[in-house]
Amino acid sequence: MTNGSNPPYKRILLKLSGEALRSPGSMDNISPEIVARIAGEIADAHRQGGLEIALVVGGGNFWRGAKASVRGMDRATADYVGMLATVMNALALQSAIERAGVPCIVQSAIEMKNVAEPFIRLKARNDLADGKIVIFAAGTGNPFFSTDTTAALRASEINAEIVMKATSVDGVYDADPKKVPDATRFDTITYQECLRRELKVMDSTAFTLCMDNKKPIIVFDMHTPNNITRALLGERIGTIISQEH
Ligand SMILES: Nc1ncnc2c1ncn2[C@@H]1O[C@H](COP(=O)(O)OP(=O)(O)OP(=O)(O)O)[C@@H](O)[C@H]1O
Ligand SMILES: O=c1ccn([C@@H]2O[C@H](COP(=O)(O)O)[C@@H](O)[C@H]2O)c(=O)[nH]1
Repeated sequence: MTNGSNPPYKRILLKLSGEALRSPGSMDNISPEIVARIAGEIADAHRQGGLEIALVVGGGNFWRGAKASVRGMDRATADYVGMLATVMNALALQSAIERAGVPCIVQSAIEMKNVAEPFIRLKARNDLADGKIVIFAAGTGNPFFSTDTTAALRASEINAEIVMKATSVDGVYDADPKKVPDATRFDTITYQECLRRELKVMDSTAFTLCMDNKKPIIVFDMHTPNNITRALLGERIGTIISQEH
């Protein structure tokens, strides 16, 4: 049940799938309509819940470094391309969130001063406290990482209470539900179990960082309208990953 007046988490790191910004069957990497819908949902939760919301967005709608390196490209270079892709997504989201009525800034881990502020942890914390939404772009700034790991890292740095992963599946399964149609979904699962079973819904570095820093994770489907607002306001959807079952 949504508890708009007293949401359980006040400072949240929301990781948005880059892949989910693309509309199915379209040539566009970013769908302005989908971005506007997501921004509206985030703005609603921000207003209703009085929340501090930081965002990390993936880049899978444009590029994944590991896939390009399998095809012969230098891995570090491919990863920098991927990090730049996340900046494009961040700018699209920033503009849409501002249009939805909430002030929003982008901080980039790779300096890009004409379009984004540099990543400065304390400024991000102050901006969140001042009611702005902060988008962390360009991943960690380092190759060989992912935006899920970025989400875990930034959540720890800003002392967010939880990491919410908004993606294209409705939770964590015992196998990839896109490949194994009769996979079984978990309501709750521990970090250790995810690592032991090598579940690929997030990479192991991200799981480990969340585990070590005691950040619970919620994995939920962002295609269902209003799910982002519902999750941010504390409604019980998706799968919760934590220390305890
Ligand atoms: N055990 C599992 N349970 C749920 N999803 C899984 C599992 N194993 C693999 N997946 C896959 O993980 C994907 C989500 O993670 P992934 O990081 O690849 O995408 P994303 O975060 O949505 O996109 P982006 O990289 O653009 O941000 C799902 O689309 C799903 O197919
Ligand atoms: O810290 C980081 C974060 C990301 N990358 C590269 O960007 C792409 C896109 O991110 P996803 O998490 O896959 O959506 C990723 O595949 C990496 O190539 C990075 O190098 N470092």
